[in-house]
Amino acid sequence: MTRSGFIALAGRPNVGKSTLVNAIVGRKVAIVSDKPQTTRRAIRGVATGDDWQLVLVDLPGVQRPRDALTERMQRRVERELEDADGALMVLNGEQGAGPGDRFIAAALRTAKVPVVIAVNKVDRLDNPGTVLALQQAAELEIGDEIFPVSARTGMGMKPLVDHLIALLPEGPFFYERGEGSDQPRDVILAELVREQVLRRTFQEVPHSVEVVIEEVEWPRGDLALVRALLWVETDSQKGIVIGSGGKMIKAIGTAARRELERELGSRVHLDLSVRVRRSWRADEGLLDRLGIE
Ligand SMILES: Nc1nc2c(ncn2[C@@H]2O[C@H](COP(=O)(O)OP(=O)(O)OP(=O)(O)O)[C@@H](O)[C@H]2O)c(=O)[nH]1
Repeated sequence: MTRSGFIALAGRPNVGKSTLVNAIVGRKVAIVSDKPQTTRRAIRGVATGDDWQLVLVDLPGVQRPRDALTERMQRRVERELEDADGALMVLNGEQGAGPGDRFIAAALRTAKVPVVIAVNKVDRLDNPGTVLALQQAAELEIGDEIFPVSARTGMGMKPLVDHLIALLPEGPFFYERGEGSDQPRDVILAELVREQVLRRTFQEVPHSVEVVIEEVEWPRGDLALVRALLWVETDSQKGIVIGSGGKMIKAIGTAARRELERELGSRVHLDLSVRVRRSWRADEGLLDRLGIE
């Protein structure tokens, strides 16, 4: 059984989030979406092991505190965290925990998912300095675990990554791994498809859909065959996404194909299938329907 899931990354600018993601992913991955408003989560990187896949996403809204923590901001953080399996707050160990960090910690305090703190840049600290930084991190009073790390040297990274993997639920990989797969490209293609689903569905459906690009083949230079999987969480969501007589999935497919053609600069044949990924959320829905508390 594989584990896969999302870890939301929080931390002030310059604490070393990008360096840390690169250390986890093992190579430079920077996925930049030019359509932030349609991208629910800005993906920083995808790390895949033998039987696990960790998707690191940005937790927006709290990176640059300007004024007080508004209720709106707080709600946004909570909503984002609903989609994650854990949160990772990164601190700059050299600087300890300042007002900006306390602001972020306050936003994370009500998180229903596990919060982990990484105290970064400990390569710059001696032992007493590291102890002090860890103490300051503990005083933020969030987080079930605190890890001293150096994203630059790799020090302390293994225990952190092992801990994050343990937070992930069992489930299929979201992103393809392996030879020939061009992860950044596939992630962008998946986002383009997902965007078309978001445009056409309502209520809980948009939040429950994940898109995975399974395969991109080029039978001819001017034609790409793209196989995409839409994961939903319940059979009823599957019904909605397919629509009566397949109307909805057809509309999604046609619009997505146009977007993919623009992105790849060629004609595209898009093969879309819908599958149900049963998650704890779906199970809760089932329990609700059965009237079990
Ligand atoms: N000494 C040391 N420097 C580090 C470490 N991790 C990151 N840095 C440096 O800290 C600076 C900021 O790192 P980034 O990874 O760009 O920080 P970030 O948090 O992603 O910044 P934003 O993307 O602006 O939020 C860079 O100069 C890194 O080289 C570390 O473990 N040790």
